[in-house]
Amino acid sequence: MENMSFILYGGTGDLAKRKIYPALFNLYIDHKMPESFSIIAMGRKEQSHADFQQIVANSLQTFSRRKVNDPAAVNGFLESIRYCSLNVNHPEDYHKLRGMVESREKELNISGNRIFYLSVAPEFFETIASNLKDSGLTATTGWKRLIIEKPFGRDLESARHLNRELSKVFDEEEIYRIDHYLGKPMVQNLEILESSNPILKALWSNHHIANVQITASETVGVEERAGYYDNSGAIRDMVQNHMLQLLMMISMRLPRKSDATEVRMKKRNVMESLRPLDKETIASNVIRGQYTEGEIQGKPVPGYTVEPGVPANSKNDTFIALRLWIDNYFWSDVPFYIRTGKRMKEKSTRIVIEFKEPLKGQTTTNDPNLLVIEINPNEGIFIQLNKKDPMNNEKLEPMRVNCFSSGEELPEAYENLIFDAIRGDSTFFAHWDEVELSWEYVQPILDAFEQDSIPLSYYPAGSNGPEASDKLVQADGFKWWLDKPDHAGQAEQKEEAVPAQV
Ligand SMILES: NC(=O)C1=CN([C@@H]2O[C@H](COP(=O)(O)OP(=O)(O)OC[C@H]3O[C@@H](n4cnc5c(N)ncnc54)[C@H](OP(=O)(O)O)[C@@H]3O)[C@@H](O)[C@H]2O)C=CC1
Ligand SMILES: O=C1O[C@H](COP(=O)(O)O)[C@@H](O)[C@H](O)[C@H]1O
Repeated sequence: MENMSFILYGGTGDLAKRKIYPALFNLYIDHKMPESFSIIAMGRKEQSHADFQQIVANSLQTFSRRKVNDPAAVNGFLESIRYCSLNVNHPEDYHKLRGMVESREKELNISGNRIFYLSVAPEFFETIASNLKDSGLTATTGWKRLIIEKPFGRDLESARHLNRELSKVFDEEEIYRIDHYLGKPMVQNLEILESSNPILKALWSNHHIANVQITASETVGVEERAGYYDNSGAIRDMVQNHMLQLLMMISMRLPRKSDATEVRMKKRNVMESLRPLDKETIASNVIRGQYTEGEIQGKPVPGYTVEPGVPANSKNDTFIALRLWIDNYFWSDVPFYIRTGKRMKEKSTRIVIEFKEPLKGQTTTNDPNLLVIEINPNEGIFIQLNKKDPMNNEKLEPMRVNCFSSGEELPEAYENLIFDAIRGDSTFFAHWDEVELSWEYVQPILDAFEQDSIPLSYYPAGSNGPEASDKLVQADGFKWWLDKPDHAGQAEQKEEAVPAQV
């Protein structure tokens, strides 16, 4: 792996402390960092390198996946970090930064390879990119890469504008747009699951699949993020990016080669085949929900509009259910359902693939075969089959074959993604084509919400979302799988240890 400088805007922020430093540290102790590397972190206030290294040490203690019990490893990692006070709006600060970057590169024999990581509010993205160019920081002798956090725009137009601005400084192949769902180990496994298992590969099309359900439910509410969330809603926060990425990953045709070019082309094909929504079809395919007061794990919680910072008359969506159609040869007539929401019954990200009855019109089983891919917080798969009920041979009963991993030793999404960016592998980052097509798809929904032209359905906190979401699926003769509290008898459900924001 080539040596490099890792230059972090927003180095004093929440994401850096909770995710980025722990990820870099875990890569370091797993020997997945380059031989020689320099980390330069930025924030506005003046502070010494030593004081800042102590802040990073604390963040590792709290958030590292691996135990932080080897002082030599911790010190070795901290020694690579320098702090630079910088205001992103002050061009002269970039010259100071450049001096520090170059002096560390000289000291550590780094040949000008630079990753610029923008972990700051999105309104700074353009300013930083243009200042990077003007200060000469991007005119380096090595390679340069830009890692950029979500959100990438707030609608189609702003996303296009942002992309145009970034393209003045970085080529598309230098831009690594983070979607942390693409870093989750089970999501990175989806392609292999199909390609390396003939029993699944043979069934992977509309001949055998009745419907596909993608759920990302959370028990947390809006937390302290009302300012952001009330202007975004679940549609921008989850659907435009994470949910559509999961849809692409599960439905793309197998690439000939598993590399960034091929995978991204297959994903783009999915988005190009998505049946667009318009004013007429939105009402029958999109459910917009908002939580009211209820109970989460036995504790009463307030409704959305009385959460701190949320306007009492907010009509913001904290839940979305969506029926989508992929109009291509393989998936025509298979409904894909997406569902995501806050303050739901369980924390769970999963994909359920429901198979068709073996003989059309002849019901031979009580329950259909299911392939369930658990992404978070449990990671694994189970297959639901049917067998005879030993107490009553006339009857069939479902049986589940499980395979779950312990999770503890699996790398975090941010570890996978940062490792890939350092290696220059952009397979699991969102290409501009995907981002643009995703915005194109959701734009009519954003417009409908703006015009308040579709109803807002309420659901009590701690439920599985509004009734309208059940009806959406029932209208096609299906139901949401695994909504009952007893479904997970097979796999112990872990509670959310830390309120997850990422
Ligand atoms: N936190 C999370 O879980 C997630 C965050 N993100 C995205 O990551 C990015 C960062 O989020 P998060 O860490 O939560 O934000 P925080 O508000 O915690 O941190 C913001 C960072 O930006 C810096 N900053 C603010 N203004 C300036 C300025 N004028 N000049 C230089 N630095 C400045 C702050 O430094 P200082 O105040 O020290 O100057 C701080 O380091 C955002 O784009 C967010 O959307 C995405 C997914 C999840
Ligand atoms: O990006 C986001 O994702 C989290 C959910 O992530 P997960 O990894 O815990 O499933 C969500 O809470 C947050 O609102 C959103 O910004």
